Amino acid sequence: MFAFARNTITLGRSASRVAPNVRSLAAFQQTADKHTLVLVRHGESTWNLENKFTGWYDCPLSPKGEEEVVEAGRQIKAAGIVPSVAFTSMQKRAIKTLQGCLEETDLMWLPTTKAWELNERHYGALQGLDKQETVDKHGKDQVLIWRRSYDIPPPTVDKSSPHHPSNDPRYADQDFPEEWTESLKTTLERVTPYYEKNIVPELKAGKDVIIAAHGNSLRALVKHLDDIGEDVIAELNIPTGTPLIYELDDDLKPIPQEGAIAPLSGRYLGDQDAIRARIEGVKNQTK
Ligand SMILES: O=C(O)[C@@H](CO)OP(=O)(O)O
Repeated sequence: MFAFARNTITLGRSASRVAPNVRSLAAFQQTADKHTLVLVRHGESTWNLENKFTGWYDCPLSPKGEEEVVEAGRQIKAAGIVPSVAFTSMQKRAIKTLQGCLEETDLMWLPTTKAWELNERHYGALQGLDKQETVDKHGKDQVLIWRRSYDIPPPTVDKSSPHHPSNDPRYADQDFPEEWTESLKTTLERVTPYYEKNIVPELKAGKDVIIAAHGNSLRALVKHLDDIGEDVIAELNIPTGTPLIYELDDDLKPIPQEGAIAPLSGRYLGDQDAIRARIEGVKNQTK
């Protein structure tokens, strides 16, 4: 089943609020009602460009990343999507990405929440290392396990490391273990409860939501939304600066979208060949 046209859905929502004599029509349309969730991985960052493990390091967008986020905003606007509430991480590459999208859609005023739970996965002792040099030193297979296994985290950092969050004032209100790193599993264990507690109520209230976040925090979120298995999620890479549109039914289950790239049921906006090439590019950072 594919999504209904957007204006049909809008009619459905208002119809369900009006007269009892259109209740049967409203009941039908209620089943087609949907909630739009826009996910955007940040545009290319300077450390993506330098091919370094980034995690919670707060690097900016590269010049190409700045262009990607403007284009992402234009695509959201061209698709007729008008989010009414926004979420992002505590990291400037995602914050700037959100701002770029909101600027292009003339929605800079949108209520926005920044949450560390939407941060990139912390890459432990790999943060700051060149990805290809790490392959040369530890082997491709080991690095792939650190990058894409579900529950095997990279080596930890302790509080003596500048990469430990206890040394960053933006996390002063949080307690992190002495030895810190994250796998996709532990990333999911903070992304999913945050989504359920803070974002689901907005969707249920009828608001369309935009989230600008990161490759691995979004992998965790789509794993949850699409119920993707641990083996399959290992193969999933999310391209930079490319809006990924989920339409959710009234139970907030994804409605499969035409043109979606499996295993996702959301669809990417933009040139599909270019998007597939970008996905390959993320995969090939550690050849
Ligand atoms: O370095 C990182 O933080 C992430 C995203 O850029 O990399 P990877 O795709 O290797 O998980």
